Amino acid sequence: MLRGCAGLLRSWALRGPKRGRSFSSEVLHVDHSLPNPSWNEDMRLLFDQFMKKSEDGSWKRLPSYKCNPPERIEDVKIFFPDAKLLKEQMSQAQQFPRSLGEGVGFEYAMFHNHVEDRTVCIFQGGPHLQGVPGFLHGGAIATMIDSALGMCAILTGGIAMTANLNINFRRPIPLCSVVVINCQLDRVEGRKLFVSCNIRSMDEKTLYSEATSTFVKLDPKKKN
Ligand SMILES: CCCCCCCCCC(=O)SCCNC(=O)CCNC(=O)[C@H](O)C(C)(C)COP(=O)(O)OP(=O)(O)OC[C@H]1O[C@@H](n2cnc3c(N)ncnc32)[C@H](O)[C@@H]1OP(=O)(O)O
Repeated sequence: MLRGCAGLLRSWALRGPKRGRSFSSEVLHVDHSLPNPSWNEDMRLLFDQFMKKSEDGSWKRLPSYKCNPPERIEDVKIFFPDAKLLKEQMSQAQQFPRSLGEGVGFEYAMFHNHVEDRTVCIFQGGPHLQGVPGFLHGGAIATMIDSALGMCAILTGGIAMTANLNINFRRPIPLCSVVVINCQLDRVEGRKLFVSCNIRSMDEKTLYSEATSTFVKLDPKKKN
């Protein structure tokens, strides 16, 4: 069962949702990991570089949508049989990092290398993510780290949740700048996936943050 879910999830993460479903097509089919007018020159440059790396198939761009497709919700329900996923609330639910308007919040695109178990996220943090004036809020940085590490873990192990996340904030990240989050699956022990990352400037000279994490694969035999 877990294997099947992992396969479904990987297929969704790598290729996007099946078309032709009765879900709102705007919500399902707008891929937010493609360039939009709010992306600055650096973001576009990095995106083009990774698209080039993707040409030989070693890296894959991960599509990204505001909402989960119905089949994804069903995948997760297996692990939470008692959870009250109310229809009305679920119809309004959005992925947190995609819930802010274009350009003001999290602008990002992720690429995954399946052979190396690496995920790279290029991230432009918009003006509504401010903490200390002129710089990104630590919670916004943590959100993006959790999402990128999560993607790296899930693409390897299937449905997993963050159990532990440790972040060292080394330098403040300027608002509206573009940074690169480099994630790496370090090891797998049973249901535990150990994933780490660093955040660097485009020229790689500045180390902004480092993080280590433990993701735990959900066990369908356990009632959550
Ligand atoms: C579009 C797609 C986007 C994808 C990216 C999204 C990324 C976002 C990910 C998240 O933010 S998830 C939300 C935040 N996380 C949570 O809400 C998780 C809440 N915690 C839980 O639900 C459970 O604690 C958890 C599922 C993580 C583990 O519960 P289990 O009952 O399945 O684990 P169990 O207690 O059996 O422990 C299994 C192993 O994990 C270890 N473990 C459990 N909790 C741990 C912990 N907190 N830290 C370190 N290790 C832990 C535990 O020691 C054990 O190791 P061993 O196998 O060696 O004995």
